[in-house]
Amino acid sequence: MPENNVQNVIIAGMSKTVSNYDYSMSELEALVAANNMYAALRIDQGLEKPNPATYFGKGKVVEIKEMGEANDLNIMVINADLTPSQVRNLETETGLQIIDRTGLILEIFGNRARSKEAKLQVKIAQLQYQLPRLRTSMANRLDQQAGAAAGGGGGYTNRGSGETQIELNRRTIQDRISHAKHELKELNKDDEVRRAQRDKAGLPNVALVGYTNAGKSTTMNGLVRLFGKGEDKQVFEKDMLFATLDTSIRQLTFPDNKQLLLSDTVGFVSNLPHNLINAFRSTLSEAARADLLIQVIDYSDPHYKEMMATTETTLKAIGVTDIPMIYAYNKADRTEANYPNVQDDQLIYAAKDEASLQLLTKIIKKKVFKDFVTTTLLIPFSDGDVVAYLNDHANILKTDYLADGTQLKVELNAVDAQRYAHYEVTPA
Ligand SMILES: Nc1nc2c(ncn2[C@@H]2O[C@H](COP(=O)(O)OP(=O)(O)OP(=O)(O)O)[C@@H](O)[C@H]2O)c(=O)[nH]1
Ligand SMILES: [Mg+2]
Repeated sequence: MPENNVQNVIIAGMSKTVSNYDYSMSELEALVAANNMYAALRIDQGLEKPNPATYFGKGKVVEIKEMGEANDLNIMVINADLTPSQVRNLETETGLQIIDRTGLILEIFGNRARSKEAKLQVKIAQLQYQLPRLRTSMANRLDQQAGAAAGGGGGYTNRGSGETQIELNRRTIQDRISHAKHELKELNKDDEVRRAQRDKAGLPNVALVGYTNAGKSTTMNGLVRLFGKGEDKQVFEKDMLFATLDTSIRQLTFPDNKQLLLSDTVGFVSNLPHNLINAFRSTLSEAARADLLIQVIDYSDPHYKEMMATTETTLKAIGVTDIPMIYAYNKADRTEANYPNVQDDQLIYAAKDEASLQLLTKIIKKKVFKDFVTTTLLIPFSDGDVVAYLNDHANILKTDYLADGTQLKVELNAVDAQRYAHYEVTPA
């Protein structure tokens, strides 16, 4: 779909089935916009329980059909996940194309995916979603996407086709899933190698996490500009949901030679589909391995608290628990709050403000370099390479040239402290 070709759609929800319904509808509206659609009409129903056959109640279904016709709208996006038969029945009875919440998110991810890995991950999730839905128009929409992502092929017709055709399609989809999974596994092998190399370096891992569009990538880019030291590759940042669908890792080197690895990854939204979480497991695993998480929060959004709750829930779902966290309240330039401003583990800042980034750096360093020790080493002149190494990799606080060698007062990480313990002396 071309960028500017915005499609008007109906959005609809069942108000009593979700807590905080209005917020969740505003989130749906943002998701709809992220999919190049505009929520031209909103329909709510207050039933206690969805109708098992058509999701909405009988009368409402008639009303929806009439509203769709009167307003010349062809698509309805629903703020819930429907069963495949509910989608089929609703499509038949309203004449509208139905997109449920998971289907919508899968479409957005499908449009955003750029890297080979992201494309494969999305494709797997889309195909898995399609399997039980072969006779719905949603299956067709996603099939076209998956086909396009795979470089053509795949466009078969589902509607009105007989049972044998469905069986055939089902097998084709299963084959495509296995194929994509195999390809992904091959790609992940390279990741494993890179990961092992990074682990060997023993640098602390810091991961930016949080709700989509909070400013994670902007924060990453700001820190890389300040401390990237040759790692000037900027990641993609943009005012849209799910701008980032990959994990990027950059090395930061501070003036005192301390180093860490910073990762930026895909953002979260409420009820991120399970298929998608599974498919993106390797992308998200960087956060699970982190020594420190920085939760970036859009403090200028009135719903920031709900977004934080969403982040916590999603982190749990991907198995991230018990990792220390800094709460980074971003976009303070759009609020009345004083910034940069820090209290314990909470920072109010703006990702484009250098003083903010410096303060964020200070908190991060305090957390991840806390087991650094300050020690004094006397290194014989014959071991000049050690002095050279420490000059490049450690924070030298004082250098004295003594008769029997170079004496360094130096800050060391745990690994180096152990490695050079035999040079340790008590300073005179
Ligand atoms: N005013 C203001 N805008 C900001 C700030 N930080 C980020 N933004 C804007 O917010 C939008 C989203 O920023 P990103 O860095 O792409 O957000 P993200 O968290 O990486 O989002 P996803 O990758 O989509 O999950 C961009 O338009 C940024 O320019 C800030 O401190 N102040
Ligand atoms: Mg991003």
